[in-house]
Amino acid sequence: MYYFIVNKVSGSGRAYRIWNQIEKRLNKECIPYSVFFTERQKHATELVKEITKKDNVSAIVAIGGDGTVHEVINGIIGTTTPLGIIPAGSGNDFSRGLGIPLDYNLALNRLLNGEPKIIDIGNVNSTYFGTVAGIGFDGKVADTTNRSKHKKLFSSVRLGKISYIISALNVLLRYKPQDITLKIDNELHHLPGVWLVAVANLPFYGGGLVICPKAVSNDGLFEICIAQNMTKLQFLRLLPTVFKGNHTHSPSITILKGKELEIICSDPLLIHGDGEIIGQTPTKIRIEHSALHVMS
Ligand SMILES: Nc1ncnc2c1ncn2[C@@H]1O[C@H](COP(=O)(O)OP(=O)(O)OP(=O)(O)O)[C@@H](O)[C@H]1O
Repeated sequence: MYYFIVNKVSGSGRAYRIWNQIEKRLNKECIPYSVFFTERQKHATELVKEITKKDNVSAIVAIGGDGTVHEVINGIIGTTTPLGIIPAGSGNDFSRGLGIPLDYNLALNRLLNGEPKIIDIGNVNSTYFGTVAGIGFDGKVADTTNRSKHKKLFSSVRLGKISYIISALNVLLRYKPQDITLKIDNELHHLPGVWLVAVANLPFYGGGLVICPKAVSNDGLFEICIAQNMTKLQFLRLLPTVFKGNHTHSPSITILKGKELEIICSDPLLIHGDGEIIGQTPTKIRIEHSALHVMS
């Protein structure tokens, strides 16, 4: 039995429209399923925790964006129940990173005919993320995007990436880089003037920005991108290069790999995981190797 978790508000209603099409196909092809609709934030996590107690669960399938997938991951983690995804949000970076088709029919084919793959998952104080955790500028941009009205507008016309860019420009006007201390696998890095630290299990965030091009989901390591020592103008000029992952050639960008990080900063900095705010510094982030089964 396939269990579907549908977030009707994802992608400004696109998830619900996609579900109606998926349901028709499931009925036509006589595939047994059950469906739940989320009613509030974090409801998906509660639903998934109940479903994983049942027998004969073929997969729990999130129909929504990265926020919905994030909540499903936080309920399914610690079990061997496979996660399925029909991407229907504005960003869909988890699907993009795993090569799950963004077309819902192709994604359903992959779900029904594919094999489960085991991937790593990031852990920030017992909240799990699948794509990227961003600290500093990124945390502020995620917070601003999620509160904005323009996110709804752009995701309804499938241009979710634009809303992240508008938020990034807004945050840029006021943001002050910070001196931080980063401990990566017991090695200390004292970093002045840090704009952002992105800790990636998969390459993409912000609707297709290639922040950590060489992040691999099953190598037991994060790829970490640190942006520092730049004026606002230099940072602004670097931003478009992230679309293709070319920012990594800049002398202001450091790319590292590691399993465990500790981030210390005099002012608390917001942290997002999969685009959802999940805490602030100081914090520890660690990779959980081979922790999630995904149909992809
Ligand atoms: N019934 C509901 N009403 C309002 N919000 C909900 C409801 N159900 C879930 N949510 C919340 O909706 C938020 C956004 O969902 P999601 O991220 O899937 O869509 P999106 O923002 O369009 O896509 P993306 O994250 O890929 O940009 C999540 O934080 C989730 O907690």
